[in-house]
Amino acid sequence: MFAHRAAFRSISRTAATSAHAKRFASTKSLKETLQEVIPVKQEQLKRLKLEHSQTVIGDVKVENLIGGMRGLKAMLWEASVLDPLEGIRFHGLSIPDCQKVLPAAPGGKEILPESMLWLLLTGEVPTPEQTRQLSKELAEKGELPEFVEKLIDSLPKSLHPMTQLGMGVAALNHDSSFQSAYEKGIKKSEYWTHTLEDCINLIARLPALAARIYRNVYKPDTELPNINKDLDLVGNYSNMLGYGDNHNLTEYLRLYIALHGDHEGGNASAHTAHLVGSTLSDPYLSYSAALFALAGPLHGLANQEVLRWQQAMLSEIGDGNINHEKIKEYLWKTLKSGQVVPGYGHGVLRNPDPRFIALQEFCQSRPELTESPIIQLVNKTFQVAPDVLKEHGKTKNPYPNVDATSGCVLYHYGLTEFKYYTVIFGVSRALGALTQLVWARALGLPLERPKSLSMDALEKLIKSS
Ligand SMILES: CC(=O)SCCNC(=O)CCNC(=O)[C@H](O)C(C)(C)COP(=O)(O)OP(=O)(O)OC[C@H]1O[C@@H](n2cnc3c(N)ncnc32)[C@H](O)[C@@H]1OP(=O)(O)O
Ligand SMILES: O=C([O-])CC(=O)C(=O)O
Repeated sequence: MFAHRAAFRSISRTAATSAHAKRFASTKSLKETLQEVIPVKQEQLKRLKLEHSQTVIGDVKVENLIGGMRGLKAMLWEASVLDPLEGIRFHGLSIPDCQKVLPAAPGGKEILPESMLWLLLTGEVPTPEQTRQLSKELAEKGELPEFVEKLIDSLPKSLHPMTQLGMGVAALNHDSSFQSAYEKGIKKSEYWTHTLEDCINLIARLPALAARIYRNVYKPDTELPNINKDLDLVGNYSNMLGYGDNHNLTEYLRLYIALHGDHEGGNASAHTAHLVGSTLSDPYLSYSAALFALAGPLHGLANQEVLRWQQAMLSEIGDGNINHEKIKEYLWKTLKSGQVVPGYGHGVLRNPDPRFIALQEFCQSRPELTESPIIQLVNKTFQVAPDVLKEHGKTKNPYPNVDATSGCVLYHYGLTEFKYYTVIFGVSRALGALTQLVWARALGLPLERPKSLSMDALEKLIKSS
């Protein structure tokens, strides 16, 4: 089942010893580390502009213009690059590399999202002490303003949790440091420090916001615990959700949130944050917009859709009758009705998603998960879906993406409210999307404004070329 795993591991071993490997950072704070790294990157950008502004790096074809800009190399994105076969690398480090070098929680094994945030922002692997300091800072800044609590409490329970999250994040811009500094007329060179402050405050507040939404919608009249200043970001999130006593689920959430943090710049949520941020909209508004892109079923909402699809399959086939043949029939039924198979296919990847593999490995390492019917259903579907999708012949990538499995572990551990799952993704994607906002301000990246053409204008251009 994990035929691809060995290949990923061997690629990543090479990378870990290559020029990409990151040194352990010193005792500096996150901001001090950035103060060191930023001038180096600024020089790199200056050099690129000076020496290569006119260097051609690809053609623009009509298919790119019509096909959602697929394949166009048209954005700068510092923290990660996605290879179609090998998957994501964060500053050159693959997922298995990150699992080896990024600090975990005391008593845990999984990557702490704080350490991933540090890597994304600085390109350096933090020490456990630096990670702990960042956890502490986030916990100290994690409380929500009262008016945001009231806003969330006033929303109807029937309003989708992602809508609530986007609204809450937008409202947090009340306290935007960037916005108030901009109004005062700060210099461009100072933009990034205020952006960083907003980004850290937003990441710190996301668990309390997301947990409040969960409690209001699914566990009304239960008490939301206070933030524990000695706990990491996800330790607190899990506690506030009401699952703090489930160590396995908390560890899974750490891995989930670390791995979903960034997927280069072109994905719809990251790109939205970048586009909106390029207008100098503050990080809260930029990330709120990103969340509404994440809330689409072709993107982040697919992890909710996978559960919905699996439940529908189980209720049609019957729990006791699940086998490969029945799953195949259900896959064909889905495809013939013109729907997509959620959790399969990808805009860039052409192999099973290494995030899917990493989450599956988490399952393989725990007996309760290997025996879980819902996890077994993911595995059985993985055994037949690629061949069905190949035979169907439309999708360029017949393999699973991360959404094919991410929600099932949550489901197994009792977090069964799958309309909530994309909110967890939304807590995570902030790591990468907000990192790039800091870099965009530090590098002075401009307003994003590509050229569009009407079909008539396109035909005219084709004739004239
Ligand atoms: C975290 C993430 O965002 S990962 C993605 C999560 N989304 C999903 O899992 C939803 C299911 N998958 C999909 O819809 C697609 O694979 C996407 C949106 C992820 C990628 O879309 P594209 O880059 O356009 O995929 P691709 O070029 O392979 O599409 C070609 C055709 O195959 C179809 N196709 C792609 N994936 C699937 C699928 N899983 N099931 C059925 N058909 C599919 C497309 O709808 C398209 O059909 P069309 O020609 O009739 O328009
Ligand atoms: O890269 C993409 O287009 C979608 C995806 O997997 C992500 O954003 O995590």
